[in-house]
Amino acid sequence: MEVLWTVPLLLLIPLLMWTSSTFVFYFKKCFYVAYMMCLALLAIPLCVLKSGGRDVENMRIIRSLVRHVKYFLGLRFEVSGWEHLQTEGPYVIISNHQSSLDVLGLMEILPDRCTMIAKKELVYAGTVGLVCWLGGIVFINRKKTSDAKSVMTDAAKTMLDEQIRLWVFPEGTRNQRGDLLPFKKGAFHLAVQAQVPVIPIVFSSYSNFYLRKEKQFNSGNSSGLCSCFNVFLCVRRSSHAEVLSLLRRHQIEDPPKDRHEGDDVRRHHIPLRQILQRDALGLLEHLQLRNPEQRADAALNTNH
Ligand SMILES: CCCCCCCCCCCCCC(=O)SCCNC(=O)CCNC(=O)[C@H](O)C(C)(C)COP(=O)(O)OP(=O)(O)OC[C@H]1O[C@@H](n2cnc3c(N)ncnc32)[C@H](O)[C@@H]1OP(=O)(O)O
Ligand SMILES: CCCCCCCC/C=C\CCCCCCCC(=O)OC[C@@H](O)COP(=O)(O)O
Repeated sequence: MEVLWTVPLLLLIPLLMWTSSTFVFYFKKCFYVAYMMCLALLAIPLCVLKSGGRDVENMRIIRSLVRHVKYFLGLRFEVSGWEHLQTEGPYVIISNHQSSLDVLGLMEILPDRCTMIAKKELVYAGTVGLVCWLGGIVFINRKKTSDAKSVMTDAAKTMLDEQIRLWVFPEGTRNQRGDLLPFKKGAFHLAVQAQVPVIPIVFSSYSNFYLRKEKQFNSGNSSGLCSCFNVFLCVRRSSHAEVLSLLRRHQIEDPPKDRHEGDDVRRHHIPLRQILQRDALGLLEHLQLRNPEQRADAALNTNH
């Protein structure tokens, strides 16, 4: 009896996938969330067995479990500038943030001993939340600046004590407008307090395959020739002029020296501007790429 309604229902899904792009959007999003929840369920015992609890080393397990998810969603990542991530010791990564899909690109290139700064609400996201906690993600309360600042100051110390790298989304929220929101300043304070490099990473624009507002999540280009979309992930080194222009645009200045006097995190003070010039800061909006020609140009520009 049950077969009678199960069969048409199963046929309905491909039919809707074929006819309704809104259905495809919700189907893929639900699949993504549900599948990540399942992967997280698998990751939990593995992390506990490996490290006995919360530990940045668990990110290796999470990274290897998540890396194949892109195939289900028709996404591929082209990476340029890997070599900039080979920098020794701790550093701060900053990148643009378009969607929760960024997690896939992030896991594609996540260096060892690197974890993230995330909003505290994520810890309540079921099995995914627990895995984030086990992976050493630093949770901040965006509504309470003073708390968030002190958590980040502690993180600066932990970075040095435990040789950890931190990935921060300085826009502080998802943004798919094709530009960058004004940066929050925590990532830069972190770098100055820990006296570590800042490495910028750019995700090219998702707008040719994923539009949250329009409920579009395609898996083939308009000519139908391609069954997947490439996201271009670019790790940058850049010129002095680019650094200055980015800092000015986001009105980021060095924190006054006395703000950190007596801070045992740092023994000497290298100002932010110098950290950035020394260790590469890309002009992120310049690289919010839309088409393959621009991608090719950018790849050429980043190779010097
Ligand atoms: C299998 C399953 C796998 C699952 C895997 C899951 C992976 C998950 C991946 C997760 C991905 C999750 C992704 C996500 O969840 S993204 C959302 C969470 N991320 C962020 O919010 C980014 C980090 N936020 C910040 O950096 C903000 O600056 C904070 C929150 C700290 C304050 O924000 P606020 O809104 O208040 O603005 P403001 O930046 O203008 O700062 C205000 C003032 O405070 C000063 N100030 C700031 N910071 C510091 C400091 N540290 N020491 C001393 N001072 C500091 C600053 O100079 C300024 O003062 P002044 O200069 O104007 O005088
Ligand atoms: C209280 C709910 C918190 C969100 C729960 C979503 C559950 C998602 C489950 C599986 C999805 C796979 C991994 C998701 C990682 C999500 C990271 C993310 O994108 O969080 C959003 C945050 O960057 C900015 O938040 P807002 O744009 O300010 O909003």
